[in-house]
Amino acid sequence: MQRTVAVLGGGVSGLAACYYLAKSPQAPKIILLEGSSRLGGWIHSTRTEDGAVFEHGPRGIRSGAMGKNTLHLVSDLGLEAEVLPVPGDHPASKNRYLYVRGALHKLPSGIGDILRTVPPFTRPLFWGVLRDLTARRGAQPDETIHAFVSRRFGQEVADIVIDSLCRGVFAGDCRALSVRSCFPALFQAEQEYRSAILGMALGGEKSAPLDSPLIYRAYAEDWSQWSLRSGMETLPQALQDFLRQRGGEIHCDAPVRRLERTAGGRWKIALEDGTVEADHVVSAVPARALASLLPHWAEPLAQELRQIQAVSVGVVNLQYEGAALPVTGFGHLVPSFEDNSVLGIVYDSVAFPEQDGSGHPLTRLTVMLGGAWFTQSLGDPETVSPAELLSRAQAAVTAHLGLLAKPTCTIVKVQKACIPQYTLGHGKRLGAISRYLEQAGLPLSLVGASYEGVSVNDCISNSGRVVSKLLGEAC
Ligand SMILES: Cc1cc2nc3c(=O)[nH]c(=O)nc-3n(C[C@H](O)[C@H](O)[C@H](O)COP(=O)(O)OP(=O)(O)OC[C@H]3O[C@@H](n4cnc5c(N)ncnc54)[C@H](O)[C@@H]3O)c2cc1C
Ligand SMILES: C=Cc1c2[nH]c(c1C)Cc1[nH]c(c(CCC(=O)O)c1C)Cc1[nH]c(c(C)c1CCC(=O)O)Cc1[nH]c(c(C)c1C=C)C2
Repeated sequence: MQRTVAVLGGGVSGLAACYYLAKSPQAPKIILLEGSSRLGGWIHSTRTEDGAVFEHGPRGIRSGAMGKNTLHLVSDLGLEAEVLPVPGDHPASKNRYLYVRGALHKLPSGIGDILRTVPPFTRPLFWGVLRDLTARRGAQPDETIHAFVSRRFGQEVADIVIDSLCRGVFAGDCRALSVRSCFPALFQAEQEYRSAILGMALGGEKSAPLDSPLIYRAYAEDWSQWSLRSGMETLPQALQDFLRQRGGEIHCDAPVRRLERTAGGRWKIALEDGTVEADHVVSAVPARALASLLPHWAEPLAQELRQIQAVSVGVVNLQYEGAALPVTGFGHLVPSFEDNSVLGIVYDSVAFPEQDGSGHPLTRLTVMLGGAWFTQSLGDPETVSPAELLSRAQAAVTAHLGLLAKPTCTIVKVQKACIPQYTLGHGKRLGAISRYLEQAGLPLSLVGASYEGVSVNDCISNSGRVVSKLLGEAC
């Protein structure tokens, strides 16, 4: 009899798991259970009547070796014509800024910027490079990102560059996040080559085979990132269409309430209005959500899952008449010592002007607020007023970019618990989780941003890896 796999959660991880299951020659029966009324999870785009696109989650997917899987999937779904690339020589690829001590500073890029003292730094970054090349290998099994970078490159690099970078990827605090889990390539580079710079240069990302015209183009044009013309949400929509065509069952508004085992060793999945049985469950819901679904006898597993927490981000989309930014680039980040409530501002119109809509010049910006500092700087994410977030965002745009005009369109979202935090000990937690699953022989696989990478690329490639393992072993 055909086996049944239930996938819990219809964000990009759950949808990608369904895609890989459906592609397999031994495809099982697939049931996707999504708690909300729409698929895509944090991938969420608004398309206005005049053609502008506003992203409330990811807006660009990184190209390069890690992104190869995603481009492959995009080609397979027939979305090539939708891709909006950002080539390597584009200002949005070359220019990123920091807002420090009341001014914007371009992040150093060429060798000249490293040899000279460039603000906001008090001495040439070359000293940091020299320190990394000569420092001893660390002996700790894990370390915070801040401690690792201070030790290898000096405190100024950690306080300004790395503090900002962690806010711009994890919306998190580099003094709490684990280097081993957040930047495994950096951690490995030190272990293998003693120097993080040498290791990244010599070990680096392996160049991927150019096995589709889209991947070939991405390499030839040196894309830094790409988006989709009508917004990133086109991707989950195409995955949903693909799954339907392959006969997968999709249930929205179907929050899973409880997981139990039947006497025959199957899963009994309790929904609000009934139950579903499956031979295997792929969980693509956040770790804490899964913890609340598990049977009482799986408490040791639930305890580990509960420790993987996530932070909230206020995402404020703003549109202005005219094109009046003082600098051109991807956007700017704000280190926590400058203003912990504003994480950074993305200049969406620079990277993707095609999404501005209407014929006349416009500027679209996204201000990101809060993250690990949400409660202390903005209050409870459950009760914070959208008007307060809008006012903070507009004040930041005026102070940082000098825009005084009133925005012509605004959208405010409070994205609650949206980015998981891989804090110190995350790797140990993952070890305990996989040992439990193995020893208990549970037909349960875990995918999603809670575990091994928060980017869309990571989510898709981890779903592919987990599904291959599952089909190879069990289904
Ligand atoms: C503001 C923001 C900006 C980002 N920017 C980028 C970027 O530029 N580039 C990039 O690569 N990544 C970016 N990311 C990260 C990336 O978008 C996410 O990590 C990724 O989309 C997570 O996907 P997921 O499927 O693992 O989880 P989710 O999207 O959280 O999906 C989980 C799904 O499970 C459902 N669910 C929860 N509980 C239940 C239940 N009990 N029963 C059934 N369903 C349930 C939820 O409704 C949800 O649909 C960004 C994220 C955010 C929030
Ligand atoms: C200001 C807050 C945020 C901005 N983007 C995100 C937050 C929290 C979320 C985010 N951004 C990226 C990823 C994926 C990581 C990946 O490995 O692909 C996520 C989850 C991409 C990214 N954004 C910045 C960097 C350095 C990266 C890593 C990949 C890359 O090098 O492109 C910097 C950055 N993010 C934001 C701004 C304003 C900014 C820099 C100017 C917004």
